[in-house]
Amino acid sequence: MILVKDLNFKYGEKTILENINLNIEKNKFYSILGPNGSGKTTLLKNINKSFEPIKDTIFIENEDLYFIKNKELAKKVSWVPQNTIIDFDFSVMDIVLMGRNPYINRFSSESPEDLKIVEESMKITNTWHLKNKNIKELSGGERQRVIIARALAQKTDILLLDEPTSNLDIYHQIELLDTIKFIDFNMTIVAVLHDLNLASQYSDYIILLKDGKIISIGTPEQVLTKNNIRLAYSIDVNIIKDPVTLRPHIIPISKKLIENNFYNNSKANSM
Ligand SMILES: Nc1ncnc2c1ncn2[C@@H]1O[C@H](COP(=O)(O)OP(=O)(O)OP(=O)(O)O)[C@@H](O)[C@H]1O
Repeated sequence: MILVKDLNFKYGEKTILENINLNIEKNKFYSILGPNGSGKTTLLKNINKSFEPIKDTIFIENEDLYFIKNKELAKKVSWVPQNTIIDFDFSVMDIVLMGRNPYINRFSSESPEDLKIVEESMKITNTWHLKNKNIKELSGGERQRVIIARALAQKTDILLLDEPTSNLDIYHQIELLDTIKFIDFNMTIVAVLHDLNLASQYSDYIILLKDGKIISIGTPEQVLTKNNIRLAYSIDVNIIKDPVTLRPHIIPISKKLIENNFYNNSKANSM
């Protein structure tokens, strides 16, 4: 679905991505993990053509990204950026309708089919009741769902999301990831996440980045090991098997708390 061959990327003189090779399979859920600044967003932005691509490096459905026109790409790949700020007086409906732009001719307006798709996308993301509200009046979580509705209205086979759960409480994190995971089984999802346990639960595959390089890629069991996590994040963790999902569940260890005898003291205090 997405093939990346030896991708290298620099901002000015600074190398951000080095020798990235990926073969993203159709209809799977991929998470990209890695510490702050490791290049996760930059990788997604290379795939969505935010930067001028280099020939023969990134392929979307077997087509070289270099040759794909932006309007055509918008029918193949939708994109939910980090913390979208919309500073105009658009209604929620207007925002979601923008997802239909790649299909609407410059001189025509939206068709009943476009409106039907918009309604469906809003119902799936539980935003239909917000349709007449001004986008500026929404909470961070509601706005995030609207941006996802816009991406769904684009009707693409690939959905890229950059930290989609970052503004959300735990209920809405699960609700959002459930929505994405079960939207449509024919969608390939690539999401940057920070929460290792959510990534573990929802991903078919995880890509772990450190300093612009892939240090591990595979199933959650293959990637979320003590060694890989130490290598990526420089912390020690305990890993248990989640009793329900049977996926790895990561518990970070604070050496400071242990060194300062915090747990023994709190036990003593509770007696
Ligand atoms: N527009 C830019 N110009 C110059 N350097 C940039 C730019 N955007 C990002 N960088 C740098 O590129 C590196 C990778 O950034 P990127 O946003 O891809 O990391 P990330 O893994 O997504 O980080 P985070 O988890 O903090 O969101 C960082 O060192 C960052 O400072």
